[in-house]
Amino acid sequence: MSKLEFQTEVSQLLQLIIHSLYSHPEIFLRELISNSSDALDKLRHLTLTDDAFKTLAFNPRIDLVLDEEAKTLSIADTGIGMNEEDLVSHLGTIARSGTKKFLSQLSGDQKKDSNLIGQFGVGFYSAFMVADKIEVISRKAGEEAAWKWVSDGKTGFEISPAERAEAGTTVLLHFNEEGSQYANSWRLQEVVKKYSNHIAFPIFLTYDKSEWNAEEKKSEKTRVTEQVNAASALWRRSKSELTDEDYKELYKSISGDPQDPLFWFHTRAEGTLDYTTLFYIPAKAPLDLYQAEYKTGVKLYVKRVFILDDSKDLLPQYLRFVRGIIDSEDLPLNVSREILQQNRVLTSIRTASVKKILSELKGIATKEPEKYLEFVKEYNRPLKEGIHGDYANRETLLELVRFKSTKVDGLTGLAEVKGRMKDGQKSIYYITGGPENLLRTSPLLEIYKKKDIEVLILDDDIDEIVFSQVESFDGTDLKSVNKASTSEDLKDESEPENTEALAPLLARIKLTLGDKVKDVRVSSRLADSPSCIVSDEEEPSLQMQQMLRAMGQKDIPLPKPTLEINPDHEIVKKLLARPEDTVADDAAWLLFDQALLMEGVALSDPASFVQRLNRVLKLTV
Ligand SMILES: Nc1ncnc2c1ncn2[C@@H]1O[C@H](COP(=O)(O)OP(=O)(O)OP(=O)(O)O)[C@@H](O)[C@H]1O
Repeated sequence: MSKLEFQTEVSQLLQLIIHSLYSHPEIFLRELISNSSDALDKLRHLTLTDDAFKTLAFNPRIDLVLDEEAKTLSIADTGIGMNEEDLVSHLGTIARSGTKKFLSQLSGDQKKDSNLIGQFGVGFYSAFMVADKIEVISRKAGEEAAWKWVSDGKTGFEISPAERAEAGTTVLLHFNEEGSQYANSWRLQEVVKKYSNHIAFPIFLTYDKSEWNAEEKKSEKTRVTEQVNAASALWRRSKSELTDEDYKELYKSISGDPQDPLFWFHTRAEGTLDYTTLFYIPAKAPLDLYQAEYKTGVKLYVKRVFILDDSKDLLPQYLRFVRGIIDSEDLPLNVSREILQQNRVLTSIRTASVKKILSELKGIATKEPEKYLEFVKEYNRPLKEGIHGDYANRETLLELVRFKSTKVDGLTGLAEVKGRMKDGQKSIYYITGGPENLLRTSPLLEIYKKKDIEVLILDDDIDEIVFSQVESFDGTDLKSVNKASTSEDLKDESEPENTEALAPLLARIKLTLGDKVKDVRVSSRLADSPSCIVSDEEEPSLQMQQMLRAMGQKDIPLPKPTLEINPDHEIVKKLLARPEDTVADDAAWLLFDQALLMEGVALSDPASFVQRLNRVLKLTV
C-alpha cells in the first residue's frame, strides 16, 4: 500500500469544501454521474475507433447502490476506468484551469465562496461535502489489474491493489452527517432526475423498496434495481415533444450551471447534411469568458455518440459563451481533433450554426427587446469581438451590438440610431478613447450638441480597435468624431470661414508648439471650448497610443496630434487682436495642454503647465 499526499491546491479545495456552507451539496451526485458518463463516452469512442479496443464488450451503464443502514452509496460505471497512475494524477491533483481560477478568486468570505463553488462545480472532490471517507476501485479498460484509492479528504490518500471483475470505476461514499440525507432512495431519484435525466446511458438504482403486503398487513422490504433516468438523447426529439422544463433540465445537466438559460435554439437540418443542433445562452456569462484558457461549452456527437467537448473549432471564439450540442449524421465516428479543423462537413455545420444563432438573437432583439437587453448586458463585448473577427457576419453583428449614446438613456442599436438621423446628416458618429464621463464632456462633441446630432459613446477599451475597421452600417458611413476629417461633414456652407485673418495667429501658435503638433487649424466643431485635439485618419487616437505604450510597446512614435482652434472663442478673439501680446506663448501652450487634458491624455510636463497657468492667473487676479 502506498500513502500519498494531495497537491497543495487539492488540500486547499478540500478544506473549503468540507467547511463551506454550500447550499446545494446534492450536486456531488451530478458530478460523479457526469464523470461516469464521460468515462463511458471515452470507452465507447475507443471501441469504435481503436483496433486494440474493438473486441472489448461495451455494456454501458451506471449503477447506484444504496445501503441505507450502513449509510453508503456506490456509483459504479463500466467505462474506461483508471490505473494506478491515473488515480494518482486524476484524483490527487487539479488539472482543470477552471478550478485553479476558482481557487484564485476565493475571498475568504464563506458565503461568497460557497456561491462560487456552485458556479464552478468542483468535480470529484465535491463528494467530500457529503462523505467523510471515499473509496474508488477502478480497473482500466484493456488492463488486468485493479486499484483501490481511499481518502478521508484531509491530507492525502492511499493506493493499494484491488479486485474488479470488469473494466470501470466504482466510487463508494461513506456519508457524513450532512450526507446522510442522501441515504434515501426518494432523495436520490429526485436528484438524478433533476440533473442527470438526459445522460445518454441508463442509470440504475439498487435499494430496499418498501411495499405493502395486503395479506400480511405489513410493509415489506425487497431489494430492487430500477432505471431512474430517461437516458434519451433529448435533442433528437422534435420540438413539439419537448417542454421548456425538458430543455432547462438538459441545459443544467450538460452545463453544470444551476441557473436557467436565457434562451435556446433547437434546429434539425435535413438535406445535403443531416444534423441537429441545440444551443443555449447562459443567463450569466461564464466566469472564464475573458481568459485565454476558456472552457468551451459545445459537445460534438456523431449519430448520438459523444465525440468531444473541448474543441475550439466547433464555434468561432467570440461565441465561446454558447453551450449545447452538435450532433451530426455525416461525420465519421473516428473523426479526430486535427481532422475537425479542416473537415468540410463540420465547416458547413459551423457556418450554418453561427448564422442560426445570430439570426435567432436578431429575432429576440426585435420581438423581446427587454429580454434582449439581459443578453446584451452579459455578451455585448464578445459580439464586438465578432465584428472584429467575423467579416462574413459583420452586418448582422453590427445590428446586434448595443451602444451608449448622447440621445438615449441606457443602450441603443445602430438601426435605431439610423432611424433618428437628422435631415442632411451624412454619417453616424461615435466617440472613443476613455471612460464614459470623459467622452461625454469632450469638446469634440460640442458641435454635435449644438446641431442636435446623436453621437455614440464607445467607452469599452476594445471599441477603437473594433470600430476603426467598420466603415459603414446599412449603407451609412460610420465615423469617429476623434478624426480630423469628420468635421468636414458638418461644415455649414453659409458660415464664412475666417481662415485668412486667423493665419498669422495659427502660424504663431504652430511656431511656439514646434514639433509637438502636426498642424494647427481653424475648427468647425467647437462651440464652448477654445481648442481641441484630433487625430489623422490612419493614426490610432492619443489614448490608444498611450495604452499601447503602457502595454510595453515603447518604440511607437510619440503622438503628433492636430490642434484645432475655435475662431469664435473669446480667448482666440483676444489673441487675434493682440498678436504680439506677452502672454501669447503661454496661451498657445495652455490651449494645447488643456485640449490634451480634456482627451484624458496625461501631460508630459505638468510642472511647466502649472507655471504657465500661474503666470496667466497673476495677470488677471
Ligand atoms: N468514473 C470515472 N472513470 C474514469 N475516470 C474518472 C472517473 N471519475 C473521475 N475520473 C478522472 O478523474 C479526473 C478528474 O475528475 P474531476 O471530476 O475532478 O474533474 P473533470 O471531470 O475532469 O472536470 P469537469 O467536472 O469539469 O468535467 C477526470 O478528468 C477523469 O480523468
